[in-house]
Amino acid sequence: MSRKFFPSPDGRLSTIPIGSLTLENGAVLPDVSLAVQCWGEPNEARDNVVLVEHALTGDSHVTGPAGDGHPSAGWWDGMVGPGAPIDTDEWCVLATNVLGGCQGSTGPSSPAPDGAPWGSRFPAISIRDQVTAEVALADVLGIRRFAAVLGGSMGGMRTLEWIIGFPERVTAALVLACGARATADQIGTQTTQIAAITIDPDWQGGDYHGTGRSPDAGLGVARRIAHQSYRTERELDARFHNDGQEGEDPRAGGRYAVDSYLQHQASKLVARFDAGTYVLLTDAMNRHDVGSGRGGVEAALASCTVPTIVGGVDSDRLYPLWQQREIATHLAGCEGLRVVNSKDGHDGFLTEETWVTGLLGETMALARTGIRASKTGREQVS
Ligand SMILES: CC(=O)SCCNC(=O)CCNC(=O)[C@H](O)C(C)(C)COP(=O)(O)OP(=O)(O)OC[C@H]1O[C@@H](n2cnc3c(N)ncnc32)[C@H](O)[C@@H]1OP(=O)(O)O
Ligand SMILES: N[C@@H](CCO)C(=O)O
Repeated sequence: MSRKFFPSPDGRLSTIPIGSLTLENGAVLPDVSLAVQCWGEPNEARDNVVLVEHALTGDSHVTGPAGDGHPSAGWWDGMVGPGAPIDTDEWCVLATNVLGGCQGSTGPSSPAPDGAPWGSRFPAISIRDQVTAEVALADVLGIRRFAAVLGGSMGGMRTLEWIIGFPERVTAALVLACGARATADQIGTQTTQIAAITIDPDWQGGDYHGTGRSPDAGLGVARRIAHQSYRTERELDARFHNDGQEGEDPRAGGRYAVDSYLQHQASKLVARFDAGTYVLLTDAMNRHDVGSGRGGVEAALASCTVPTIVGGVDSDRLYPLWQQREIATHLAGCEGLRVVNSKDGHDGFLTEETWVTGLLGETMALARTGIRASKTGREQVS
């Protein structure tokens, strides 16, 4: 096998050109690049590569501290590395910043071929388009088949599109905290978040990049709505009751503690994330439907035999457990539904470390078995 270029194994950020992409809606996106990070070495056959898919506001920084170009610490910090649940002594972990993202991949804030930011000219994309971009990346890197594809929330949606659209290229998978298609409730909250951004006068039709004004207020409100849906009623009330923020009295114009908490989450996102990307990716999640063009959700899931673990959080009010049950019931390759009892709601796929560690272990065992079986099969044929 020719030794194609591969990103450095130490987690350093690289940007990889993947050429032009034809999107589901027929639009052609020229000169696309994806930002990637990699931990561990690919083997000669490049069949030990694990693709880790981030959620809406995540990026390629799966593990490691903040700094050195990374606005936050890794979103699954400690899950990847030597001796970690995805052990880089055995596996080579690759993570992208999604197509349309704002942490190094081509997206609304990056320059179009004319040198000006894409802004409103960036075409609408789907979760399937995000995967098309990752398939092109795999081709560039000489990866015929991933040992595993793993992800939660929007990352789980991408994982589902990988195993249904490209089953021959994935040995095992882990799908967490997502559904097979967007529900009315998800589209309702997500379109409201989009409206909060696009109604901000600083949005300027999406062409605010480089103007010195950006829709920070709108993005902050969108994040507040979203963050509340990521947590649970029980947890928020246990933490904040109807208390005032320390030193403030809500009856005298001060803030409630929960208001202050949501403001804090909003400010943190505004400091690290592009509003145009938020709108684009949120719209992509609204379009998510693995059954589209495949005879419906059940038929699409039934067509997929990739060995897969499905995980859900019992208190997830955004991607409720019935959606993971639906996936587990109909996905032909499902090896089991794993449910965690958590106070954290949707964010449980980030916070429930023991549960996630167990699921990663199960998935990597499936990958190991699949790789061994395919090698034995090849030996028997030759
Ligand atoms: C999936 C991805 O890839 S996304 C990338 C990483 N994820 C994110 O950034 C998502 C946004 N954050 C989250 O969803 C959550 O914070 C998680 C999941 C990362 C962590 O959850 P938890 O550990 O439960 O943190 P929690 O939600 O309680 O937030 C703690 C923060 O709120 C702050 N806070 C708590 N109470 C208050 C209050 N009354 N007023 C103001 N701030 C408050 C804390 O000081 C802390 O601030 P810090 O994060 O700047 O240190
Ligand atoms: N906290 C996650 C939740 C979305 O799944 C994020 O910000 O991406």
